[in-house]
Amino acid sequence: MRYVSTRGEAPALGFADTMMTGLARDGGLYVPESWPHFSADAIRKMRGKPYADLAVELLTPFLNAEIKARDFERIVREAYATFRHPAVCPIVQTRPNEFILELFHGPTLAFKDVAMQLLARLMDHVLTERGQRATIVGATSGDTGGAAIEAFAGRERTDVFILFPHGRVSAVQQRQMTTSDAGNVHALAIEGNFDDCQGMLKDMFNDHAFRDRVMLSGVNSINWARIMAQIVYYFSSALSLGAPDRPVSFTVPTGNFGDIFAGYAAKRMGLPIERLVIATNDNDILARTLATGEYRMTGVVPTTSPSMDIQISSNFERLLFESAGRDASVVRRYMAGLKQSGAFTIEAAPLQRIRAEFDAGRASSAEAAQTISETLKESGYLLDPHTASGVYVAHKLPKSDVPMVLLSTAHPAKFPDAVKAACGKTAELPDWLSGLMDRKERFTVLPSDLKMVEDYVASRARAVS
Ligand SMILES: Cc1ncc(COP(=O)(O)O)c(C=O)c1O
Ligand SMILES: N[C@@H](CCOP(=O)(O)O)C(=O)O
Repeated sequence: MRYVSTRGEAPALGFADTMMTGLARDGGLYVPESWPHFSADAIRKMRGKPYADLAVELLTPFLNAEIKARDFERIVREAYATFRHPAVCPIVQTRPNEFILELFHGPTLAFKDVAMQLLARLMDHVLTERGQRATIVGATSGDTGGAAIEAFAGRERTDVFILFPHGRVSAVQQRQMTTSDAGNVHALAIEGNFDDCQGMLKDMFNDHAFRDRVMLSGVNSINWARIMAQIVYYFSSALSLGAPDRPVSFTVPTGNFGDIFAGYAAKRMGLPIERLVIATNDNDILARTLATGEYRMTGVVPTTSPSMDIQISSNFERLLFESAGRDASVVRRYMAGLKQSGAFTIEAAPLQRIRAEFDAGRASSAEAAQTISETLKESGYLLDPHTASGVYVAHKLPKSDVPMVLLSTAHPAKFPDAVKAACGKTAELPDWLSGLMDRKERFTVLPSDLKMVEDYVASRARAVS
């Protein structure tokens, strides 16, 4: 299994290089050159397997035989032992035919832990084998940063620099990034929004001199290994609802399109997924794109689901590549349009292919709040605002007999103010995070200026050559 760039102008790589590289050198994103496929019979035999065993079975074909089986099994087991629920990602029924997939039982209470706990251990393993160090720079709208810091804190072979939008993340999210006392962790509050942070990150990858000098690596979902790890919970939840003998649909609160692209990958691998539903907040570029065929940037508006306050949805590029029949020249044309005029139009045939698998909808902050309150009254279940956006969008779809799995991407305690304002209830942080709000913060405020951020990183990274 090798990996090819969506822009077609970077070398194909094996698994370890793809993971360590992050963004392809032509600015594209790596995807597997073909999708591994599991027959219905093979999927049926996965029923009842523990989450870690399922992960080993589903992910091994992606490793290109570069990680020894016993090492991979150990790494997977260690990664999922950090989760506080024995099922790792359990499902809970809240209505007839409707199930919440709880992805927040990891150390930082968001779905990012599922991939980040695995990625940090895999990267550490590869760097140790190679005798190398790496500099990890990540951009976050709130959750990726905390998950990355938790997963990489104290690791000898990596320094981690997390760029977050100053004043635009929740207080809990900020403290998860700013209260680590590990020497290899650097939290940078950028005067801008998430798109500015992600834009600078991509510019750092495209600055090849800087990239090579600091041995730059990425942990955002532009890194294929992040998406790969997220495939597993689509299988685990669908299996427990009767797959492969019963199709399942998924609704996914979406920003950077990484999580839902993992669902698309699961479908390509043989999982019978009926519909993949993109749920956005007021930053509804993806919902508009599916409706009109035009991907057009507008300004980012702050909402009560800050982790989805995104306009440049990086992983949508992976879907564009797939929907264009893997023609990289089409992706290059779209991306050039985006850079020049902030927009591009998807041709009729690829748009039809996208619409054949995906639906999309939008929930305003008020609609998400109303959903939190109604769900609490109806079923006693407390949603976070991101998950609530998904639930609102799912409830607007035409009725269907196919079970709907709603991805719950964060614990409500990460967004206590929004949750309390919606329903009057305070969501408590779990015991292991109870002192979080009293810990001392440590972070640096920087302008949204590529040179200043690069200089900051280069002056502190230990991998600098
Ligand atoms: C809580 C939460 N929900 C949803 C999303 C959107 O996920 P994705 O960017 O993979 O679409 C994010 C951030 O990515 C998040 O942190
Ligand atoms: N919502 C994310 C944004 C970055 O997404 P990623 O999945 O590409 O890392 C966040 O919480 O940081």
